[in-house]
Amino acid sequence: MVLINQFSKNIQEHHWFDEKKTLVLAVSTGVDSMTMLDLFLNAKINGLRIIVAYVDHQLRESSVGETKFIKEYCAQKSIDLRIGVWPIQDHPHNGVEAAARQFRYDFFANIMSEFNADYLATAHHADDLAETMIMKLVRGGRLDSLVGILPERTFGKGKLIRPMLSFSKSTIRQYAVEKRLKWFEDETNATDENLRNRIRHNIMPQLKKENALTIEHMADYSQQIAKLLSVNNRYLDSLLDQAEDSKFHLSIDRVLDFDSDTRLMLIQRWLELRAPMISISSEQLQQIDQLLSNSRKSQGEVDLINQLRVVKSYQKLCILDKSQKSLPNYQKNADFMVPLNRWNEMKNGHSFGVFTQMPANIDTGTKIHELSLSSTDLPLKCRSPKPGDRFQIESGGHQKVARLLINQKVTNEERELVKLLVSNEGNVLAVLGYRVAKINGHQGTNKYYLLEK
Ligand SMILES: Nc1ncnc2c1ncn2[C@@H]1O[C@H](COP(=O)(O)OP(=O)(O)OP(=O)(O)O)[C@@H](O)[C@H]1O
Repeated sequence: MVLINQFSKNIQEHHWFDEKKTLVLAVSTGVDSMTMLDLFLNAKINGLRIIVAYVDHQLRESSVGETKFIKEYCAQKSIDLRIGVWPIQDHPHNGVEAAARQFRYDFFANIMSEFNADYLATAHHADDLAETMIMKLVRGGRLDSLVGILPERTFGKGKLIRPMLSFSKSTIRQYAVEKRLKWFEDETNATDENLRNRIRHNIMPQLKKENALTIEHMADYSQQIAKLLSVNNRYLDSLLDQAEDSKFHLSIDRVLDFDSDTRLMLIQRWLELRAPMISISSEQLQQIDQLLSNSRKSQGEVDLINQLRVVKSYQKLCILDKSQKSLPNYQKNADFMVPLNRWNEMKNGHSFGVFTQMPANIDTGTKIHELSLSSTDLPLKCRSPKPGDRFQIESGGHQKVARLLINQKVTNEERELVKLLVSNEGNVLAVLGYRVAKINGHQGTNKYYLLEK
């Protein structure tokens, strides 16, 4: 089937890209992403707005020509373009590749919030997938890592989609040649400095010689593993419903009803869901299982990382942090700069966002507050309350945040999770989820919307 038809079919089958949404396309000027861009321009998906995001990493001299090219290309086709430059002075001495990647994805996230975009698409393809699977096999790890690259996953408030994942590099290149597309080769791909390139240059050609369909077969394995894991996770979640007393407490009696393989998987899933910030080794899992099945030991613990521990206390197994507090406190949100036009999910189950315009499709039950802010109020911050924090009230006076929380009978545990929305100058604009300050609009202010749900 012609590539463009296959591309449109993939999109339909996956139900990707709802009508009239906005898509940020990550275009590096290489053959894969220039082909992806051309396919999107030709597939004409109903009212989908496309923004091209290109990052000039300033790592190669050729990036000057690439930047000029993408600017001219997008101008000629009237496509919105955003260019992110990674200044040389910010490049680290070691780990440049990982830092470049971090910069790239932070930049994509910023562009998504600037345009209120729902999707990000990258041009990863079937050869990338096969190489990644071999890298995982070589390095070892958990079964889920063998999936390699997923066709879609959540990214910030939206989705990261890889619409080219089922196409081989050779099909993509053939399309680009036939359509006389222009692209730039990344000369660092030619070296054998990293594992991926060594796999690409030395191993993949051998495997393809053994069977020309190797890439397709590996993509098929990846899909099978992903489906199996998804079914298995749903099953484990239903067992967890039975075994958990509360979010961070497992009932040992109930866990011991399961056979040892199921038990290990259940503990692994429990930790994955309740302590997603850490990774657990097989040895740690075994230790936890031994601890809980040892009927002669009613108390004990296994150290994880970051001073987290799994603690057995009679009939309960729980995850504790260094201060002996249970994990909900450990998991409270860190302070962060509030990006505009984006929802922020909080650990206490609330979400909030500050928007320059009222967003379309607001969920019922969303609370809407107007804020008058001047440029000196920005950027806004979200931080935990400090002693003495106060906010302005209707009468023109002030109330202490601590007093508000006492008046509203907020428990100590809930208090750990309370966050404030604060202006750049330090004024408390809202005690999120509880109260919005009454700020008298001062000169040069604009209207913003604080939405909470
Ligand atoms: N400089 C760039 N500007 C914009 N998009 C880029 C850039 N580099 C890579 N991308 C996007 O990421 C995709 C994958 O690129 P590449 O294989 O080089 O990245 P990777 O680092 O191996 O993958 P990942 O980004 O998942 O780690 C490209 O097809 C493109 O969509």
